[in-house]
Amino acid sequence: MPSADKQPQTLYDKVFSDHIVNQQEDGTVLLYIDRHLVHEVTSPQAFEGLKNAGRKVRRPDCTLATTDHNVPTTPRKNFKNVADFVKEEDSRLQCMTLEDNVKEYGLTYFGLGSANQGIVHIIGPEQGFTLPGTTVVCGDSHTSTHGAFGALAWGIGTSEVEHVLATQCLITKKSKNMRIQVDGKLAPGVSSKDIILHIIGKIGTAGGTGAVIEYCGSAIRALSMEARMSVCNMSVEAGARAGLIAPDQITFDYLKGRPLAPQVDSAEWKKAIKYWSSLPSDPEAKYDIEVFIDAKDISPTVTWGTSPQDVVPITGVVPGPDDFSDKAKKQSCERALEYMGLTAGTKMEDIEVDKVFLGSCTNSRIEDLRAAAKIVEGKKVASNIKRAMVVPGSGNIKNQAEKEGLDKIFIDAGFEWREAGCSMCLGMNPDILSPRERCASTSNRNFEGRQGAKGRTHLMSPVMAAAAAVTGKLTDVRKLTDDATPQKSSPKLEISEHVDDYTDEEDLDRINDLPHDSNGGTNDHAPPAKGSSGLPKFTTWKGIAAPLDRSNVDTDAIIPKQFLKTIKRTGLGSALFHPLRFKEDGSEDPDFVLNKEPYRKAKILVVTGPNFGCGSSREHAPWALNDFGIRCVIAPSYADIFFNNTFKNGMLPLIMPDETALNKIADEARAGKEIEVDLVNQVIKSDSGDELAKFDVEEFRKHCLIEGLDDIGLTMQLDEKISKFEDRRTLDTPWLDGSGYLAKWRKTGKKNAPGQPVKVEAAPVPKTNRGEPLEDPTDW
Ligand SMILES: CC(C)[C@H](C(=O)O)[C@@H](O)C(=O)O
Ligand code: SF4
Repeated sequence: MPSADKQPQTLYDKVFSDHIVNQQEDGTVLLYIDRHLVHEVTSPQAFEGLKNAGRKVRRPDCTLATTDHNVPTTPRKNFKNVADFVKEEDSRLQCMTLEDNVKEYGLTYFGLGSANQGIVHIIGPEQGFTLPGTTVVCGDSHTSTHGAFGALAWGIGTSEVEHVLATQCLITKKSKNMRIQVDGKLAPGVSSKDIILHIIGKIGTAGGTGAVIEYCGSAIRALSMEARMSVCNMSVEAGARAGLIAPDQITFDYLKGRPLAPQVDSAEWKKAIKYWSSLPSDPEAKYDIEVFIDAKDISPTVTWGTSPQDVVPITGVVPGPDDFSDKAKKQSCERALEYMGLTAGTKMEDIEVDKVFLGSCTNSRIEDLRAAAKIVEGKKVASNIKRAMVVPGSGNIKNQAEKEGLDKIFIDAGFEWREAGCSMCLGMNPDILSPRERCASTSNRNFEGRQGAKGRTHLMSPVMAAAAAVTGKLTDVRKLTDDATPQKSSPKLEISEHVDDYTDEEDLDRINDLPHDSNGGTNDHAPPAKGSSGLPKFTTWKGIAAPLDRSNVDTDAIIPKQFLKTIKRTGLGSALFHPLRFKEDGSEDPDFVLNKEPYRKAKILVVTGPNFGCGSSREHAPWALNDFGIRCVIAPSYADIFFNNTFKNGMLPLIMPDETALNKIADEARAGKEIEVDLVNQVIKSDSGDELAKFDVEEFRKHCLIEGLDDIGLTMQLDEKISKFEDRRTLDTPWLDGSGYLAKWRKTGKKNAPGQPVKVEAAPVPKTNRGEPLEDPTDW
């Protein structure tokens, strides 16, 4: 899809503009989504919404589901079904709900019985579902991982999951272009995880807010695909909407032979390579923000605090409040030191750990396991380590590692060798830290309570975690080996041909009977909605405002993992800010604002620190606020996904960058007075009617809030345009249609057909989905 725009373009500009279905004057865009990944935690409420509205999944062939967050990582030799295997009731319900939904809507699904199951961000690339130049979304913040392929990939909330299921599109706006160039050669012992931790340490967790980051430079180009995925994965920890890397020969070689990528050397493959090769940024392209990093400045890097930006080289010491000039940062440092049980000035290498976790969507790929095994080989886990676990990212990775004997190396050393899943990265299953346990972890988040209530996480690379396991403390891996550079992936991972047998003949017949069109895998398009409905209108909102003097409040703090197991949107108010509101014994913390009068009845939250709602894409965060009674948050800035999710629930996240105005509002809140937010006139007033501040809000979002519009209904009114876009897509990038296993079944009429890409011939004359010739194929 060559762009008509002659201006030099970035990779992001190209992928974005190639997916525009419709554009409004204010820049609001309807963007087509090529790939939708689904997991059990963020989808139940989306499917429920779909069902309630009588809508269908528009593109089952572009949707891939798996179960990963809740699943046990214990042996699956005797696995028969989820109902018997998943012991925790609420986890079981979530997994079974996903299975019911994939059956109901005929989606491709990798369940616990399949070697193809794994962490959603591992399996997309592994299967060749993630391809260069595509738009990829998932109800999960680490969707940024897929950007390693030159795909525009970002995390969305549950309302947007429903929107994509129903329309295969999203309403969005263009972000800023940010370039991070890393030049030079990485020193031995330094890996891609160190690159990204170093970057986040430099730009901060809000450094990429409002931007899409393109990583480039010779150090990035030299990375394998696995290593590039680790970098892009943590773009969200840098606050960015997405992170991407231009596709090149390394990308193409990785994709060769993947089941859902075009077949190598076919006409489609050649066409795809031509398109993919056109994607790298034009040499003259302009970026809004540029950052340069010299690879030689990067050491093995570890976190000391409770934010991914709290990093130091392993050779450094724990910082103290005096190392920061800013008052808020001094306070955060004090709090982090207390939480982490650390004293300023302690050498990082003197910190003993209790547990080691080698896994997560950042670092559980075959290359990570190979590199860690090299460090561990012939050694034993130190006697002070209570538990060291390896959790491969997918069944295929586990099988491959076993073929190479890596499991034996880990087991002989004293590691547990587990089945695939998210596991101790967030502990939605039984793999958690006990209070005050310290963990060397290859995951991506070190928030308070992330791996278990009061647990302490230090983030690091796989080789560094392996080194910590064998010495019992944080250790500079370079002391254990001269060569801790990750190997380039070889041999290539073998992918299982197993397709989950979740449908019985009747289901298959029902799915096969669904009308589908020339796009080779599309459900009957639901008729455009007559009107849109659903959300309570937001015009003015008045009430008690609770002040919260904190920065970087993450969504794990707003609503922690144990409450994500619900399949409903309601009932979360009592768990809002759980870790802050309740003490370890379950009693209320009298010092927390929402436990004080009059704030128990707060309807507005006034946050004085920046970057509210960072971290996960869980829409449970706005649901919990809403359920508590808070429909408006006022803060200097927000993390992107939280900001978006809040609007989707008829709530107003109001940006107040002016410190003086914000303090004026916070003072009213501290005095326990009511304030009024008037969205129509864009003004905040005191209880006595005085104007406290004016505020800005995007026109389209304001319109939707005031009218209480459900934007799925709005998008469905553009059905004709979406269909035209799809027809065009079939012509230009035919490899994106019908590449699901399900479509293969439709073609062959067989169950359990091996997962081969399905070739859908492009129609010679462009036609609409209804078979009418396109009058002007360029008019869309
Ligand atoms: C459960 C999901 C919404 C969440 C995310 O979006 O990141 C999870 O994967 C996490 O890492 O916290
Ligand atoms: S960050 Fe952790 S919990 Fe989230 S998707 Fe990745 S592995 Fe799973």
